Amino acid sequence: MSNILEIRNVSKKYKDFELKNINFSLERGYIMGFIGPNGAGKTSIIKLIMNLIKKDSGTIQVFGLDHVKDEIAIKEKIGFVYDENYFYEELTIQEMKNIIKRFYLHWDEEVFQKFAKEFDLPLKKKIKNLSKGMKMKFSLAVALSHHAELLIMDEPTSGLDPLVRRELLEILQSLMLDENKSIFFSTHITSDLDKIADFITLINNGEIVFSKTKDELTEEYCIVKGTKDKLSAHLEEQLIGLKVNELGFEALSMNKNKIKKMFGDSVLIEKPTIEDILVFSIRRGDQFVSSY
Ligand SMILES: Nc1ncnc2c1ncn2[C@@H]1O[C@H](COP(=O)(O)OP(=O)(O)OP(=O)(O)O)[C@@H](O)[C@H]1O
Repeated sequence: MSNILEIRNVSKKYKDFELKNINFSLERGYIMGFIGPNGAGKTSIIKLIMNLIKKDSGTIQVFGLDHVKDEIAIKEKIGFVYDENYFYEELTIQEMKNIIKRFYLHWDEEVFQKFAKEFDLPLKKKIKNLSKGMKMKFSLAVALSHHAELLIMDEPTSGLDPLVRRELLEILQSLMLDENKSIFFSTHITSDLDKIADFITLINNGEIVFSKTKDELTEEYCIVKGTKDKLSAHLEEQLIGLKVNELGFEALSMNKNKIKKMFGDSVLIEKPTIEDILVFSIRRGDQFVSSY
């Protein structure tokens, strides 16, 4: 088992925000979706990995190498898609691509042209005149054109129409046929994760809530629903993000089997979506205390 990305005890403090003791890792050959609400710290972690900002403490290893000391060697093997535009606005796609390709030893022009065609990239158009989706597609074509072993993407599907989004997910999936490749990407679109992610890492307020396989999540977690009279201190101990209204209660539990054993048919147990897990988990902090 080899970790292609390993983040250990990483902290970073801004004036009003802190990434606290971040730990997670990604094995070679897998896709990890990185989720969390706005402002949770996703882009900051991606920037830390890419050495675009400095960490205060901890270690980050990519391909087993230090992300600062071995930055050049690492970046040769990373395809990076970032949500802010880092291209020169006045250049055309063609001109920009010709600049970027010089940075990569393993640039593959044939692959770039294939994606340019697939994505309908207007090669002669200036970057400043491209739509958001078109810029994203250009970024992706670049990231996919130098035989990167690890793709790191900050919200790659945002701004893409459903057709192109599906096309991108299919491309990512087909890349994974090569067992040497891995993908780490942040997203707000949890349905993308249902389709392609092997691992899901949730961050909230600068802290990792969990980093697990998608199968672990869907096997361990469940949605529990019931009438208010079924709520007890005993049950509430097992619940996350409890919501109570006139009709009854609804919450997430991390312990499906225990809930089944303890409460049997007296409550309704349902399979959660990734979105349910995200929404209920981040509601944990302001858990509603019922008045049963
Ligand atoms: N350079 C900076 N100086 C001070 N604070 C910053 C800086 N960059 C980011 N932050 C703060 O760090 C927090 C996390 O921001 P970040 O962009 O990492 O979140 P995110 O999870 O990517 O959010 P979103 O989903 O909205 O893109 C925010 O409160 C943001 O204001």
